[in-house]
Amino acid sequence: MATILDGKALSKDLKIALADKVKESGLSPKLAVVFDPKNDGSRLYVGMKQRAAAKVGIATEDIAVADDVTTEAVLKIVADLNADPSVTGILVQAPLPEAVNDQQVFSAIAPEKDVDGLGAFNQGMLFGDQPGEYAVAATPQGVMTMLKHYDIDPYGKKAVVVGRSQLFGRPMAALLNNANATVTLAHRYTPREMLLDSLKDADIVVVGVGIANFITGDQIKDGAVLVDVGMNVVDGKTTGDIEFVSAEKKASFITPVPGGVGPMTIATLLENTFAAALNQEKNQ
Ligand SMILES: Nc1nc(=O)c2c([nH]1)NC[C@@H]1CN(c3ccc(C(=O)N[C@@H](CCC(=O)O)C(=O)O)cc3)C=[N+]21
Repeated sequence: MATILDGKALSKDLKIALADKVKESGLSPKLAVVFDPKNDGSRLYVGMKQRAAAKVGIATEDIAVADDVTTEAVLKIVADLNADPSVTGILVQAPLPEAVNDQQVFSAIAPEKDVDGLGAFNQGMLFGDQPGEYAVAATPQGVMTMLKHYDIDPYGKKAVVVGRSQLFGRPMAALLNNANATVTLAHRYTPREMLLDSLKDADIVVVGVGIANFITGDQIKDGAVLVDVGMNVVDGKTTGDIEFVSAEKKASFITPVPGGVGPMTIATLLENTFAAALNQEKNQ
């Protein structure tokens, strides 16, 4: 029987501690969120972020973009937010409408306001494991915080990351690599047999591909740590990418969905937003 990695409980504690820090700082952090209101997921997560931010004393400004918005128009929005001293953090919720090049937009965010760490500068800092203060994407950073909280040290471990998105897999692999795990980064073109082979002796498995039951208990090593970044709706119920019942019997630790990585993502985004506001104050 596995220990549950309780992201919901941990995120609550983190947000309570953060609210105190925001209060003590006397700062007024403000997070601008650029999003596509026609995307159901985006609307849902933006609402969750808004409420969580308000609770810790972080103001938000939501900027909905039109269906037919162009990359140029979004770049202009970002430029204005970069120049606005009242805005201390900028989050561009992916995906924006089809015509928009999300990565180009991420990289246009001033690095000190890029609280999701998705721009080229902050990604480069992470990739190079550079010293200094910079934001790392909230989902993988939240996973690292959760591992640390449960005393799971990636040092010397074999980690398999499944999924190589900008938001999750790429930064996740970099973080685990920086934490001295030996990392395999699998993705949609990894042959099935190759993936199953990697999973067999993986100590840590982190998966985010958006396919329910993608990983099952029989595929993993006894005592593995399983982190589920997937979000799928099956028969009206939110489930992850890991078949929980079979996996939980073999794992030493496992995240539930919901209540695992999701709440950690939000708490981490808020922590990054406060850290950015502090840095901007320091560097003034
Ligand atoms: N630039 C950018 N950064 C993101 O971090 C980002 C993004 N774009 N685009 C969309 C995804 C999705 N995302 C989630 C955040 C919280 C939950 C969350 O808290 N979920 C809850 C509730 C789930 C439910 O019941 O529906 C849970 O897992 O317990 C889920 C998903 C952040 N994303």
